[in-house]
Amino acid sequence: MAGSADFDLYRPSEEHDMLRESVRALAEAKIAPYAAAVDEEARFPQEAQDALVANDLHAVHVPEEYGGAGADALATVIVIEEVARVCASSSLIPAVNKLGSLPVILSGSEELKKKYMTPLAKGQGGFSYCLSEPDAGSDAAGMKTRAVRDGDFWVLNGVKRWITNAGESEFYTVMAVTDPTKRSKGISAFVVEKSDEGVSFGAPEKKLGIKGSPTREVYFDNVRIPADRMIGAEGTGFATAMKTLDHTRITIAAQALGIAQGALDYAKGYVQERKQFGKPIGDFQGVQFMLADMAMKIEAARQLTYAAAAKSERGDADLTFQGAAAKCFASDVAMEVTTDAVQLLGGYGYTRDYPVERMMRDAKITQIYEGTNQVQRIVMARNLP
Ligand SMILES: CC(C)(COP(=O)(O)OP(=O)(O)OC[C@H]1O[C@@H](n2cnc3c(N)ncnc32)[C@H](O)[C@@H]1OP(=O)(O)O)[C@@H](O)C(=O)NCCC(=O)NCCSC(=O)C1=CCCCC1
Repeated sequence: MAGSADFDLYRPSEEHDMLRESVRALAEAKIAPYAAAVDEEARFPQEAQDALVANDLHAVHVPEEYGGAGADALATVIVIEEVARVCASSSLIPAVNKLGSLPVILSGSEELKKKYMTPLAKGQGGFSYCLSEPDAGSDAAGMKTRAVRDGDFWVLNGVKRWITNAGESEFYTVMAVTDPTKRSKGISAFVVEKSDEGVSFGAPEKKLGIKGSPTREVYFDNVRIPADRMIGAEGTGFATAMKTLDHTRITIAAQALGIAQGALDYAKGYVQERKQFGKPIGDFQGVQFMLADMAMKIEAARQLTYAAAAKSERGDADLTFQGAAAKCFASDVAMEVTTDAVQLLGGYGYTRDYPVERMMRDAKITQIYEGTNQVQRIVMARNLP
């Protein structure tokens, strides 16, 4: 008997498949050739930035009314996944442009949207997200950065830490305390520009992975900004920050998925080439079982991530759970799969002559940022379906 289930709920459309094909071709041609050097030299992937901007893929989520590509959440996931498959650092360009600008899209005034989404869509300035601080990571509401009203202005003072693309981005969504008596309800969100007087940056962090993605502190020293740069109403900044993460944790799941797929693809090729005991190691059942497990885990992570993207697009009530679940699950899969890829390559996998050790180092951060996987479990437990 036929039921009424919508079996196409999170199956990519023909357009999504075509998008994947074109992003994969671009990533292979213009981003992959620089991935090892970007990692080795810990330098910003300018080639990727240029290629993504030239092909309108640097901030695909920006709505068409502001000159953007107007990509849905699944299309955005596919772009990030395919870029991450060859270079995780480069995939942070479209991912962080979404994270930084989504607070404006979700809660900002029409004027703010026009003012900031238009240059973002044109590739004239990236967007970073400033929530974490030296003493406020998992406990985001424990932040100390202060914004004090002064006539038609707000004056910001404080330090934000772990800010991706800091120094590269022109625009920064900054969460700051406007009423210290209220904890999360006393936090407001603002747009700060790199060129605002009093904004400066720390030295790049020396990291285990995603070495091509600059992570720096951002300092606010009496930064005076017009009052209309506040995103939404006073005191709503924390809720906006959390709502944003509900959507963007899915982009980290996409990044994890891409890293894992890249590692599996490389290992699949390697086991056909590498011969031991007189035959390709891929002929051994032990190796085949490892590859089967890797592919199975990736497919499970992909289904969870695409389902979450569909929920993000529709704004479903259970998005908070699903976004956290996708990010948590896909990042654990990325760590397992990349570790297994290194194992399959043996001693060669442990060297920088092969890409899988970079993928393993890059995978680790996906279990940590946009909330550790322990924080994801707090979020899931508070929002059980
Ligand atoms: C989950 C969490 C640990 C929760 O905290 P508490 O217990 O203090 O807050 P709690 O009592 O849960 O809530 C306060 C108010 O807030 C509302 N609200 C919460 N979630 C939501 C939500 N999802 N939607 C709407 N409102 C929400 C809540 O209702 C409450 O208001 P109420 O008092 O009820 O009126 C939160 O702090 C968190 O998540 N940390 C990880 C931060 C973290 O993930 N950074 C990542 C930084 S960015 C980053 O890592 C990267 C940057 C760039 C590259 C990629 C990575």
